[in-house]
Amino acid sequence: MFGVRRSCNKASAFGKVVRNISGASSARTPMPTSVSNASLNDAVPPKGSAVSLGNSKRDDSLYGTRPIYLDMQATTPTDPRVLDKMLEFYTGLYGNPHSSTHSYGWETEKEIEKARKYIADVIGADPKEIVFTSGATESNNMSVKGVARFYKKTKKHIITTQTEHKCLLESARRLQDDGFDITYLPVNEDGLVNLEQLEKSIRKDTCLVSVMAVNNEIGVIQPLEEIGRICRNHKVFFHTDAAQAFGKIPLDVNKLNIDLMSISSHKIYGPKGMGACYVRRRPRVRLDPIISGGGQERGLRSGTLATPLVAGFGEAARLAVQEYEYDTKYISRLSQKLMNGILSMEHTQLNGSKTSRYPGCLNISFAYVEGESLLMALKDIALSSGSACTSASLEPSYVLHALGADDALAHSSIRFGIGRFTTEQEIDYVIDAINQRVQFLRELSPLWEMVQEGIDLNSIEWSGH
Ligand SMILES: Cc1ncc(COP(=O)(O)O)c(C=O)c1O
Ligand code: FES
Repeated sequence: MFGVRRSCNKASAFGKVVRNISGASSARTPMPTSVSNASLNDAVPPKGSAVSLGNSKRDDSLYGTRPIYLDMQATTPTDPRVLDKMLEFYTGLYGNPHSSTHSYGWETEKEIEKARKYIADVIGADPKEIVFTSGATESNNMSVKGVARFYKKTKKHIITTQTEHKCLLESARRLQDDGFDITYLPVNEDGLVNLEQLEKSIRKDTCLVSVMAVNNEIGVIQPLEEIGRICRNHKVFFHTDAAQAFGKIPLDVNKLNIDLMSISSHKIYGPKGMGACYVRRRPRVRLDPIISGGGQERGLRSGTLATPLVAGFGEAARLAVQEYEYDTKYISRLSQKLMNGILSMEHTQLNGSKTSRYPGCLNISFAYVEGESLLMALKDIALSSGSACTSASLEPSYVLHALGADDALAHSSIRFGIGRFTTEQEIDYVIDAINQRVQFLRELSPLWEMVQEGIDLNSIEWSGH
């Protein structure tokens, strides 16, 4: 009886929402408690198990008892202010923004252009450089395939890294089938690319370097400024997948010499199925569009815009700027607390760079515990052991493997995602739960017993198979 459920605070699905954000030090309004009955919970009763999280104005009884949500890299809860904005487009503002002959079209178009500016402002871009898409997956496909196909007569080579998101890697693989050459750069132990190696891999026929900004599994921030400089010096376009970075770390496309950027709305408390691609105008980046049609979005992405989603995305971007300082301080503080609370246990380690990282994503390994068993033991907390799209396969993370983690370590790692609506009480609860359940599982482990007896596991000759 220690499940805690919550969702975004101060929610008013249909009314105007006001969040008191004055005073960055004030704790956020907690969400309601409810009780879960996860099976393993009976075996591992936590200390001080009754967690009271106060009252909420929102009735989410519709969804039953739910775990604490710490999977912010998979997606974020919609900010209620975003929903308020979107509702205008499902009711009054239903005009097609591309209808130029009447006011229904004009009024919607005006709102779309406002949203475009909010998004451009986050990254120091011109609104004309923002192309709306269905999300970062589409933007990654559009950038990588688009540039490669446009310049294919003279350039056949692309450089990327081994730790990119699957949608980028799969786009690159598809290009390989079409005769392009792809270099998949390894990363250092801290998850960062080696700049010298990157520069050495650039060839005369390289058209694009694609390196993600923040890694979705381990939260490390790649050295974007240095990569941008190298690319500009060699006159190669630089694309970055900023799905996990946009609105969360400072990004200026001009300062960083970024030519293309993939952005996702649902990682910043906006609607799902929505995103954008930043495409530089000067010097101009040319793309072969993936979707052809009426020529919307500068001819790069045809189709009538999903206006409620565009407006919601715009509002989420506006809020990302407005709340930036507060969110950053708040998330960093909770992250530090969670990290201290977990890493104080022996045989735990934080994966990826300790210094170049986004604090809202912590990836921690628990030696002598199997990751999937730990996830099962933590059913009252929604977590992931890797990226959402591969977690179903139970395969260990290719990202952790690229960092040189051995199989055991890769299998025993968990990602903790903290966001705008995470509460301090939830973090306290999670620290307690992790400590107890890890200890419980280790006590069941013969390896742990051997370690306790002082046996060096490396000295053991395991029977092969
Ligand atoms: C780094 C990265 N790139 C791309 C994506 C895909 O984004 P979307 O869901 O908007 O297509 C994600 C989301 O999982 C991501 O984390
Ligand atoms: S097979 Fe590589 S981690 Fe298990």
